[in-house]
Amino acid sequence: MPIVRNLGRAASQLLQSSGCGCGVSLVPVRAIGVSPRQVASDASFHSVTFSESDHPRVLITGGLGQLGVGLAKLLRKRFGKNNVILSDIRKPADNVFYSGPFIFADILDYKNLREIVVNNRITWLFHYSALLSAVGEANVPLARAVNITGLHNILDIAAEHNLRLFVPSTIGAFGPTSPRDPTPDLCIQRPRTIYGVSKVHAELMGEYYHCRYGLDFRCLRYPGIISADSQPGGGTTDYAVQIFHDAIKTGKFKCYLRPDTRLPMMYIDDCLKATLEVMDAPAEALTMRTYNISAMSFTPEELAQEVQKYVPELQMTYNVDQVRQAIADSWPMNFDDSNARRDWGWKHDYDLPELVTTMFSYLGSDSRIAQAN
Ligand SMILES: NC(=O)C1=CN([C@@H]2O[C@H](COP(=O)(O)OP(=O)(O)OC[C@H]3O[C@@H](n4cnc5c(N)ncnc54)[C@H](O)[C@@H]3O)[C@@H](O)[C@H]2O)C=CC1
Ligand SMILES: CC(=O)[C@H](N)C(=O)O
Repeated sequence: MPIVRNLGRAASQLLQSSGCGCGVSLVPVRAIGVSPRQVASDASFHSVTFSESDHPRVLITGGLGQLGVGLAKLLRKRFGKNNVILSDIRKPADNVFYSGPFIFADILDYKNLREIVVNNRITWLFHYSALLSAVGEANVPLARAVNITGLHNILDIAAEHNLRLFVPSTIGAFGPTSPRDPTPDLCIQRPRTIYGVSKVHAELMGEYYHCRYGLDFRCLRYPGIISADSQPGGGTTDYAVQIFHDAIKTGKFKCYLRPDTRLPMMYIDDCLKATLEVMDAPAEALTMRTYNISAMSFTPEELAQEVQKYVPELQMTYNVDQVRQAIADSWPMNFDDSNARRDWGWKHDYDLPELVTTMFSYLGSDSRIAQAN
């Protein structure tokens, strides 16, 4: 009994010893080839080289997907080309390769990741590698490895090297038992996809490492992201990108979701702006470490009506894919992002009409595009 009581006292001291209700004391370090061990958080090998007056040295993982190249462009404008390293396991296109530093980085290779962080004196890490909702369901073992094991590698390296770490979460981190209209930051999260499960895991692990080891973990739950110059990587919201390309090329679009399926969406510039803003925010402003962000919410039918202002002859048909429909039916319809707006001043720039105008102006004028507006 005394042992149990002492353990209980030690645990409660630990849980009460910092502002977030947890004790910041130890950093997990994996010695290469040895099982994980723990050392004091002020151990001398910590590479805390980033002072507030310096630019951060940035690594982006999974950078060749829909969002990474745009993020690199934004960060390079701000911090300088050579301070932002893009990485992935795929071969970059010429324009990406010649636009700034690119390296191979497999997030499942812990030793290689650690070398990259050390050799390049990385201070900020944006962890974009993931398998998205639809491709995740098609290959659960790979999604589990990339989204969960990969995240563990990133968390340990970030904690060990005192990095500021951004990990995106998603509307997919909610499920059928979550309130869907609107969905607040804190509510039931029981997603039914491996993607969603892995993202809830990422949110909780990041917050745990923040409380337990002092890791500067920051996380935004992105809505479906819409971009003109990059293709989505196999999600449920991809239709809202493809419709623009098909409308311009063929004047026809076959949608795999029902016309009334409402989902939160966002233009890529807003998404990247929010990402940089939350990374820039002073730690004292953040009352949470995982925030919803929102801009608009629409159905395929509503998007088609807006697109038809530019391509009036667009023929929209529906061929429902049961897997993606079931996923969409379990996701939020509207996102409550009032905490992000209050804590760090989040404000979106693009609503639905603005988004559609911008997409068409990027994708170029075509003989099909009427001057209807
Ligand atoms: N695009 C969207 O609508 C949304 C994206 N997000 C999140 O934002 C992040 C970026 O998303 P996207 O760019 O759209 O994803 P994406 O699927 O387009 O790109 C993911 C990248 O990860 C890379 N990758 C896969 N396995 C890897 C490995 N073992 N090591 C290193 N890289 C690996 C892929 O090669 C790919 O380039 C993801 O974490 C995603 O969950 C969240 C919500 C919405
Ligand atoms: C919303 C997301 O996370 C992604 N676009 C997907 O549909 O899987």
